[in-house]
Amino acid sequence: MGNNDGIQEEQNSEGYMRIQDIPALNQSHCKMRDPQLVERIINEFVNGGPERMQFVSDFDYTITKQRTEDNLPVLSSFGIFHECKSLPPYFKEATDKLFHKYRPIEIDPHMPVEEKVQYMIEWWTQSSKLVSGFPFDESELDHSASKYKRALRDRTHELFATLLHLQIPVLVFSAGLGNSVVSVMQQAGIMHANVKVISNFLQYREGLLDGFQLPMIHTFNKNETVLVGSEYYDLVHTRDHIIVMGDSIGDAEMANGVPASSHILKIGFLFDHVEANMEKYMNTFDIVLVDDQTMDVPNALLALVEQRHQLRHPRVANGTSPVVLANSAL
Ligand SMILES: C[n+]1cn([C@@H]2O[C@H](COP(=O)(O)OP(=O)(O)O)[C@@H](O)[C@H]2O)c2nc(N)[nH]c(=O)c21
Ligand SMILES: [Mg+2]
Repeated sequence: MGNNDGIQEEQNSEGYMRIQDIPALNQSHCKMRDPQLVERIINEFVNGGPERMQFVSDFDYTITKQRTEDNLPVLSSFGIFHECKSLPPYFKEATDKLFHKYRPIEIDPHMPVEEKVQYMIEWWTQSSKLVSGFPFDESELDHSASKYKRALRDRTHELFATLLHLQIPVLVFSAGLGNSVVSVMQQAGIMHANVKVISNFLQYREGLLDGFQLPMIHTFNKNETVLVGSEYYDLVHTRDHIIVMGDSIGDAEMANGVPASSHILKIGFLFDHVEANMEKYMNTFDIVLVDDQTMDVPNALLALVEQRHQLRHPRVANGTSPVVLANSAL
């Protein structure tokens, strides 16, 4: 009987997954425009296995929380840098001035994106110039970042551990400051070997800051087109099952540049002005999570992929998976 039971269990689990059988997707704050489409994509991901998957996530307010239990503010990656005490006195005022000029353009609902791009290049270029000509000790940034590792969404460690275990490449995209992103992730213990951060990193010349390294990552080129020709692109371009996570409408575009035949599941975290934004988020993301400060939904989806994977590739005696994927390019 024991053996037959096992076969029965395997046949059931090889069957079609229903949304109603996935508790995380049945929570009242979990909204879907087209649940049947989500169901189909999940089944494709589960059947395709981890070898076909890649994970793409925004950093600020996606990996970090939008709201913490103690209501302490969560700084953005630029904000973490701006907290550093050794920045010159003119710095804060000058960056604030740029923010007040360009931020309204970035979020202007009427201006076409092509027009905005020029302004964004101007903004990031001027910001890069301000980050030039003075010494900077990155341990100061680490100190500032250490306060924000507590601000990761609940169960972020589990998410990154599963992604590592399944050898799914993870791309963390940020149009902010990469040094802050990496510092927070390292200090939180989630900067694993399968994680790549694409962002703006500080550059130095003769011991002084010299702006951001190229290519510049701004709001409207924050997508996989910037990867073309890179080692990371070679690693992921055949991985056509993609989970994308973000908190801003533009984050849904992060997988632009992947082959058109790819299947993409977009998860959006909505917190600010829920009612006013709901329609736009529902039209943009496949799953909208309203004031959800956890990684429970992506964890639930990966658990399904992992379960099926384990049935197909039972662990060998020493507990390691027999499937080894090369990820040295990460
Ligand atoms: C050049 N620049 C851009 N930003 C903002 O930083 C954001 C970083 O972009 P993101 O990483 O896509 O952002 P998100 O996760 O916070 O949505 C952009 O959307 C800009 O509004 C900036 N913010 C600050 N504080 N200082 C800057 O110099 C600066
Ligand atoms: Mg964000």
